[in-house]
Amino acid sequence: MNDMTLTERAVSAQDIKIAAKDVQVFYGDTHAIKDVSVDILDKTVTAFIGPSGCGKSTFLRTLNRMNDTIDICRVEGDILLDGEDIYDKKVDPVQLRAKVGMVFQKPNPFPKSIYDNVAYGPKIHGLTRSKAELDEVVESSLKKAALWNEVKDRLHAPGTGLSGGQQQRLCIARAVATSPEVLLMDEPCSALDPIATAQVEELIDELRENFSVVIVTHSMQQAARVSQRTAFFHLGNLVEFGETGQIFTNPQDPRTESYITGRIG
Ligand SMILES: Nc1ncnc2c1ncn2[C@@H]1O[C@H](COP(=O)(O)OP(=O)(O)OP(=O)(O)O)[C@@H](O)[C@H]1O
Repeated sequence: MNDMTLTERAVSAQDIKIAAKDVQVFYGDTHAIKDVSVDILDKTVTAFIGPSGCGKSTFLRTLNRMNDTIDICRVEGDILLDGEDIYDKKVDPVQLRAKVGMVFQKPNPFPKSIYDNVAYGPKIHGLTRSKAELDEVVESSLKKAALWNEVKDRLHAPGTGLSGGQQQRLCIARAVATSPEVLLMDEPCSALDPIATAQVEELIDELRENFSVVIVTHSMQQAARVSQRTAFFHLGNLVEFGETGQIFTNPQDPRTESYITGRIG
């Protein structure tokens, strides 16, 4: 073993943001996620791919306890954020979701102004002490979401009046406003046209400088463009997980190969 390998190992061990171990998810009697273990690295985009119904969204939702909102859903196993069990009774799911933010498939701005959409999270979590500070958070979040220039002159107009792509970037601004450490994105571009998709993809690449990003996508091209690591799910199992380039060019499992070559899914 050479020194380089040791250094690389030390760095990657240190950079694990979320460690999921032996995770099972059930909806009543349906076993939707079967014994999945993955490490989500910090400042990295991780893509979850796989055929429809394989459990990508279900697994994504375990990472910030969004599944808690589904009565029949039961999660087993360990999910550690910076080494802390997010399912521990002490953990407040609302606080957790400020740290592990989420952007959904369909842009879902609140029926409020552009400003209030972004200010909402910092306000309820008491993250700012004055109006001036809140203004700064709103501006910097809209800048991070690459939306500021388009909306700076109409911050008090309704968020729902923006185009679909702008609304999705507003939802990203809303998610980043609470300074999350992880951003979960569930098919964030599926309702967007190619131009808005390209903008959001560029944004994901920029967000990686500050956050760990996990994205569920049906588009293998998108996974290849935006992610550094890819997990392939099939029938509730994690079949293969590794460097995106390797998964797409040299998959180790025949099921991964069939999926990426279009034979299943
Ligand atoms: N709220 C729910 N209640 C009951 N079963 C559910 C629920 N949500 C998902 N499931 C089931 O869990 C399994 C995994 O679904 P999930 O939506 O996680 O898959 P997916 O890979 O994200 O699919 P898609 O790509 O179509 O969005 C499926 O069998 C689905 O029917």
